[in-house]
Amino acid sequence: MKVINTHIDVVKIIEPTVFGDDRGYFCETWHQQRFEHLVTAKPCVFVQDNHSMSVKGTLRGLHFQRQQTQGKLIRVTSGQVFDVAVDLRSGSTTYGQWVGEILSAENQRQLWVPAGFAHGFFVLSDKAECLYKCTDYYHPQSEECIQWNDPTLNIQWPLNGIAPKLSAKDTQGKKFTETGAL
Ligand SMILES: Cc1cn([C@H]2C[C@H](O)[C@@H](COP(=O)(O)OP(=O)(O)O[C@H]3O[C@H](C)C(=O)[C@H](O)[C@H]3O)O2)c(=O)[nH]c1=O
Repeated sequence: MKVINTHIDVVKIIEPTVFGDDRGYFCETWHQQRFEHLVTAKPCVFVQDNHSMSVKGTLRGLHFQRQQTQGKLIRVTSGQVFDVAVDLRSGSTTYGQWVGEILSAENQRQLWVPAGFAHGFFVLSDKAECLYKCTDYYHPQSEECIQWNDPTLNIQWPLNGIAPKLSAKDTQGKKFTETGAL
C-alpha cells in the first residue's frame, strides 16, 4: 500500500496495492499493522463500519461529533465522490483548512480523516457507495453540522453546476465561525 501526504499532516491518502489478472482484481482494503505503522504511527482501533449509497449530486456533511469524536477511513466501492476533511482541532496550525480528494471505485483510494475533523462528500457519479470505518461509535446527541458552503472554509466543491441534494439537517448547518474547535 502507498501512503500519500496531504497539506494537513495527519490526513493521509492511501492507495492499496491492487492485484489484477484476467479474472478481475484483489486488494487488501484494511491491514491493522501496516496502517498503524505507515499512517497513524500509533494504535488505531475501529469499532463501527458504515455504508452509505447516494445518488448523483448528493452532498453529505460537513459532520462531526463533539463527543466520541470519530476518526474515519473512507473508501468508495461504486462510483466517485469528492471527499472533504476540515481541521477542527483546537490549536492546530491548519485549523479551518480542508483537504479534498476524489475517491472512486476506479482509483481505489482511501482517505484517513482522524478524530478532530469534520467530514463530508459530494457525489460526482450517477450513484456512489461509501464504506467507512470509524474509531468511535455514533453519538447523535453530540453530532453537529457545518454548512457545506461556508464562506470562511471556502471549500471548492466540484459542483459542475449541480445544486447539491442535502438532508434537512444539512440545509441548517452552522457557520464555521460559530462552531468552535474540538
Ligand atoms: C451516521 C449514522 C447515522 N445513523 C442513522 C441516523 C439516521 O436515521 C440515518 C441517516 O443519518 P444521516 O442523515 O446523519 O447520514 P449521513 O448524512 O450520511 O451522515 C454521515 O455523513 C458524513 C459523511 C459522515 O462522515 C458521518 O458518518 C455521518 O454524519 O442513519 C446511524 O444509525 N448511525 C450512524 O453512524
